[in-house]
Order: sequence, then C-alpha cells, then structure tokens
Amino acid sequence: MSSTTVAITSATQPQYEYFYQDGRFGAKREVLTGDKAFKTFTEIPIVDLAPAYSDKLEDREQVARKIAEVFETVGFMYIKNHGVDQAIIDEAYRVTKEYFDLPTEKKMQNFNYKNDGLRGYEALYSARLDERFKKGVSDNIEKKEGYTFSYDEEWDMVPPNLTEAQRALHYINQWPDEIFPEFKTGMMTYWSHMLTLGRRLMRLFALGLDVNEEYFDNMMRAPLATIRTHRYSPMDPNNEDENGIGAHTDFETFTMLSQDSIGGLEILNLNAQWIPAPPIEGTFVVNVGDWLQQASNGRFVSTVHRVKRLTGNQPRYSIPFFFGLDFDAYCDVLPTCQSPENPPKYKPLNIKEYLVGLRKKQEARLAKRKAEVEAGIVSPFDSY
Ligand SMILES: O=C(O)CCC(=O)C(=O)O
Ligand SMILES: [Fe+2]
Repeated sequence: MSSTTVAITSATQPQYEYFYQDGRFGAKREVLTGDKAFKTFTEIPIVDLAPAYSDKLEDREQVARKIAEVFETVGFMYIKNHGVDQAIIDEAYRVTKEYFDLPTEKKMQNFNYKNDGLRGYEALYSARLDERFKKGVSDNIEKKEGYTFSYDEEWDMVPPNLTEAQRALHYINQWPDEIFPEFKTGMMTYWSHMLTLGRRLMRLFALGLDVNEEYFDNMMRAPLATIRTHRYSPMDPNNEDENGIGAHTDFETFTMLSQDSIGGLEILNLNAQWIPAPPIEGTFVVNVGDWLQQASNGRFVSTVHRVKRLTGNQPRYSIPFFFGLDFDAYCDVLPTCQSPENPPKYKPLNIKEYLVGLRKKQEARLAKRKAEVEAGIVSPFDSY
C-alpha cells in the first residue's frame, strides 16, 4: 500500500503599498514581515537645529552629521529651535483659515487652472495622487483644497541679481488682492522666513554630504520655492473613498512642513509599514525629495508619505514649503557621493528640463481635469 502526501503550500501572494512618484502612478514596495523584514525605522527623530546658528563650523558640522544620519535612514526628521518666530507661523495659519472660509465663488476667482504655473486656488478634490484614481474608483478622493504660490524676488531677504532671462523662467503668482489682501502679506512673510531657513538647511545638507557649505549656494539664488497651503475637510463617514493625500514622494530637493494639531501624516518604511508623523509643537517636519536623493546618489532617501483618512469633524491645515533649486541650475551627483565602485545612478539634474518633462507626463491628466471642471463633471464648487 502506498500513501501519498499532499504538500500543503501556503503560497501567500505578496502584498504591496503603491505610491506616486516622478509624475506617475505605479511605484510599489512589498510589505515584508518576519524573516523577510529589513531592519528599518519605526519613528522619526527630532533634530535640534540650534547649533546650525552657531558661528563655529564644528557646531554646524555636528548638526549636519546628525541630519545626514537621519536622511540616510529615515529621510524625514522633525526640527526644533528652527529660528522661525511662532507669531509668523500663527499668522500664516490665521490667513489660511480665513482664506479657505471664503465662499467658493470668491476662491475660484484665483482658480489655479487660470495660471500657466498652476499657481492659485486648488479646488476641492483637485489633487490626484491616490493610486485608486488609476483604477477609476472615484473622482473625489483627496478631500483637500490648496493655495499654491512660489518664488517672488520682492519677498526674498537676499534678493539675487537676476538677468531678464532668469526672471522670465519664473511663474507669476496670483493673489486675492481685492477681496483679502492680508492673505498675501501673511503667506509671503512666512514664505520669506522659510526660504531663509531653507537656504540654511541646504548648507547643512552640503556639509553632511561632505562637500563645502557653499556647494549649493549658486543653485539657490532664486529657487523654485513653492508653498501649497492646505485645508483638508472633514471626511464623510458614509463615504469610505475619501482620503487625505495619496502616497507619494516630493519631487523637489526637500520639504519643510508645518502641520496643525490634527495629525494624519504617515511615512513608509522599508518593510512598507506606515509610521505616523504626529504633530509636535514648535517643530517643522523636513523630508528629502527626489532631487536631493539624486544629487546624493541615493545616499539621502526620498521617503514615501501620505495623509490618511481623517476622523472627526475638524478640518486639518498644513503648510508645506517645497524647496527646489534655481530653474537654470544643473546639479550632477555630488563628487563625494560617487566613486568607481559607486558610479552615479542618476543623470545630472537640469531643473528646467525636469520641470518641462514633469509637465509633459502630467499633461494628459491636467487636460482631462480641466475638461471635467469646464464640463462641470467634478464640481469645483463642492464645499464641506
Ligand atoms: O499635509 C501634509 O501633512 C502633507 C502634504 C504633502 O505631503 C504634500 O503636499 O506633498
Ligand atoms: Fe508630500
């Protein structure tokens, strides 16, 4: 008599977390547990920025090394003692709240689709980073509004001497000057302090990547420096599709984010687990973007993040500042981040070319969105 053993296979299907990167859907990371799991982070460190303001190079180097360690592993940090006056931050929130409370028809006077650089008001549900858009689950997922503006020479505390050609590379911001002039003043005051902080951080990143402090100075005279101030509306308990912002990486050099006390930001570790980045008073969240990952040949990691579905009936406000580089900057992989054993994994970055390429990838979606809005299919007049 023979007996047959039937092997019981537990062929579990791999699970993935998907994210949006480089103007496209479809990037993914496998969820790993048990023996397969990597040693990876489970929290986000807080870095004290006070030594960055020291006159002594060794103090600045010490904080730069700390930041480099965090950016090589987590790609996200909180900074405290960052030097930006709380009153300036509070005023940015005050005007943000007051702006979003305006009637939608008023906000639509500065609709971002009227502006070549998409500066201005981003209507509710306009953002589309959630992977589910690809699958056509719903048109109305990311329940947030935004207001986007970028570099303005007049508000730069260290104004550069730009040629007309360099000036022409910038998009012109639009503002609700007639209906709410304090909005521009509050937001641009905040922007100018954050730009200054951003330049200081770039010098620390340079030190942490073992080049001299001034390495990036001539690439950030008039950088792409964009704020998109946000209001996430309370989510409908009967509509599970509604969400904050889909998983993505930021494409610029780095981001400095102020968030209110509501929470919801999460970041993805190497095992594709979502790690919360809860609000911590007196801090900004700073994260590596794709350009810094490229310039550092992958040494600094551009970490995937999202804002999860909000619970509760309070809106959430956040103010990210996306720090880029000059439009005419050309940034090769840093000499200290490459060697014969570690050749460049990335082509040199040409900022203008990158932005043109990104817009091309987005063109079809932008055109579809514009047509939908014009046809009233996705009403930009929805409000909570
Ligand atoms: O609102 C937040 O906390 C994050 C927003 C964000 O990731 C983005 O706008 O790129
Ligand atoms: Fe982001």
